[in-house]
Amino acid sequence: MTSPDLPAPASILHVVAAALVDADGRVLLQQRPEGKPMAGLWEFPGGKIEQGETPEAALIRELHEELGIVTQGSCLAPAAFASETLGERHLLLLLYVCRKWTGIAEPRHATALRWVRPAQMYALDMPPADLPLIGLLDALL
Ligand SMILES: Nc1nc2c([nH]c(=O)n2[C@@H]2O[C@H](COP(=O)(O)OP(=O)(O)OP(=O)(O)O)[C@@H](O)[C@H]2O)c(=O)[nH]1
Repeated sequence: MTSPDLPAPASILHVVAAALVDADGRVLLQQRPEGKPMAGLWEFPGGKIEQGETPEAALIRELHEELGIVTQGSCLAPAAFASETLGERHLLLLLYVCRKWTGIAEPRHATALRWVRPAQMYALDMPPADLPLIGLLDALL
């Protein structure tokens, strides 16, 4: 049976991302570089889960590749998710809160980094999938 509320399933893009929280309660955002879809928007560091990876292993890998920081599974607290159409596909984004890592984050892939409070995110251009996450983070942190 079909329903207007249940469209044909799209292929799911599984993405993990982190709200890295500093001692002042600020969260790290990175700016997507030129040449990529949604260039210039501010997003949580992270990326696609690769074949055979757990979400936590994918996030640990992405944080190291993108920012040069090292964390571990026990420092990743599942916090929220986003579910959003993304072109022909459907994005499922798992957001973790992380308060403990080693190293100083540097923008290895991003154009820039910014530490912001959740309430400040409303004024930034972020991907549509991230917008419901702002209020959730604001309530959580
Ligand atoms: N990391 C991250 N990705 C997000 C967020 N919000 C959001 O819609 N996305 C989308 O989730 C996907 C993340 O995968 P990605 O970072 O590996 O993709 P990419 O296009 O940057 O790089 P790539 O395809 O060259 O690996 C992208 O389509 C990105 O636009 C977010 O807050 N953080």
